[in-house]
Amino acid sequence: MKKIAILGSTGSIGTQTLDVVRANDDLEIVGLSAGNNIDKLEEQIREFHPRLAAVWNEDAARDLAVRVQDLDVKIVSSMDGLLELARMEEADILVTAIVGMIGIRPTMEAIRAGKDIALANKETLVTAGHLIMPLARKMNVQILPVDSEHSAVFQAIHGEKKEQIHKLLITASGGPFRGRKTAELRKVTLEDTLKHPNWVMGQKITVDSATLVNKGLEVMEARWLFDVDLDHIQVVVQPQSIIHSMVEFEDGAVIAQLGTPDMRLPIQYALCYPDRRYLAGDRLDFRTLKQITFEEPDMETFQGLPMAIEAARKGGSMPTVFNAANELAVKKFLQRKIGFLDIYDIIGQSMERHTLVREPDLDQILEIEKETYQWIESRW
Ligand SMILES: NC(=O)C1=CN([C@@H]2O[C@H](COP(=O)(O)OP(=O)(O)OC[C@H]3O[C@@H](n4cnc5c(N)ncnc54)[C@H](OP(=O)(O)O)[C@@H]3O)[C@@H](O)[C@H]2O)C=CC1
Ligand SMILES: CC(=O)[C@@H](O)[C@H](O)COP(=O)(O)O
Ligand SMILES: [Mn+2]
Repeated sequence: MKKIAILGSTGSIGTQTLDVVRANDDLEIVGLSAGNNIDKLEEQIREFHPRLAAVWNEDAARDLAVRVQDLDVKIVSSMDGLLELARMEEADILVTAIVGMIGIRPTMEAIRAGKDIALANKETLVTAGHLIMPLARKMNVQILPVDSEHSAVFQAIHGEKKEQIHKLLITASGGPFRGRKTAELRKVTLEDTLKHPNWVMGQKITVDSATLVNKGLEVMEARWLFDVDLDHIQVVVQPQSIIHSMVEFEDGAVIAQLGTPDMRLPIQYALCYPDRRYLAGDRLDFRTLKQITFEEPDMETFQGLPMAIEAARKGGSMPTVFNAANELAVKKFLQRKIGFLDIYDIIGQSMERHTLVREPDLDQILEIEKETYQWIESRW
């Protein structure tokens, strides 16, 4: 039995992780967690019988504790609760399906407790990769990628020698506005932005896909996961999201991972690694598959990607500023307080005013996040 705790079990990745658990008899849930959605969490507790459930919102946690008092489950809340879930003795692996850099502390807590990590929460690695990767090596725990592109790379390099990797080719759908120019983006609505061409995902990552911030975060995520420098990571637009990413090796051979856009595959691969299990659902049919096309990303229009690369090249605390500014900007966009292009302005101006800290520790990262938020709030 592999025992699993999920950080963010009520979201898109969290619920698909539970689908994978339902389909595999040797996977067992021992811990679940949510931000606010205790209706869904209660359903999950009644079905999976975890020993521990964490809820961020303290009032919601109290409410949930009353609702499930007939069951043998401990309810905890706030950051202390997430940390308790992260280090829970019964778990072998933590699925980080929470959204945002709030995942940093629980992820580090789990690693310190010797848990493997199935990592979906890219914001954590982007902002604290320099702390997390050495800690994982020290604790001898595995960081198993769940993000589809990184899972594809992970599958493509399986059995290969690291020093023979020449280039990572990270694919991008281009988002719902692929082909449009800046003037046309001025008027796009929230509804337009939330229509991803290929994937059904949480709202924050769906907006990030439209701005190409998601691809920028993924370049930084890839750099930490695979220890490949930025000059050897290339983004390729592959509008059908059939090729999930590719790796070019020293001899010029390119190995790609293809599949339908279904996150259950990378989730299951991470949870059962190195096994491949049967997965029910649609398969690619190459007799009817019309086309797989490629394009260059439009870096002039979709500034999320070049700004992320700039943040990555500056390094130190700049990826934290990039990410924190984006998290708050997306929140404001989802609340209809700002327009689509304001997201770029908020990130760009936040980065411009920031004085770089070279090797920020955890407290400095969290302080820079807070300070970036305060500065943005005072202007937008
Ligand atoms: N969805 C996808 O297909 C993919 C997602 N990812 C990454 O995975 C992560 C999750 O994305 P996704 O599943 O789409 O996001 P969702 O918004 O669908 O889900 C987020 C989850 O995090 C929980 N959560 C949010 N804030 C807190 C908090 N303060 N404390 C505890 N739990 C909290 C939510 O709980 P509640 O619902 O109760 O608020 C929910 O369970 C992101 O980092 C994303 O970039 C990567 C690749 C693909
Ligand atoms: C499913 C997944 O991994 C997402 O990160 C997806 O890649 C988003 O698509 P694009 O950012 O390529 O539009
Ligand atoms: Mn992805």
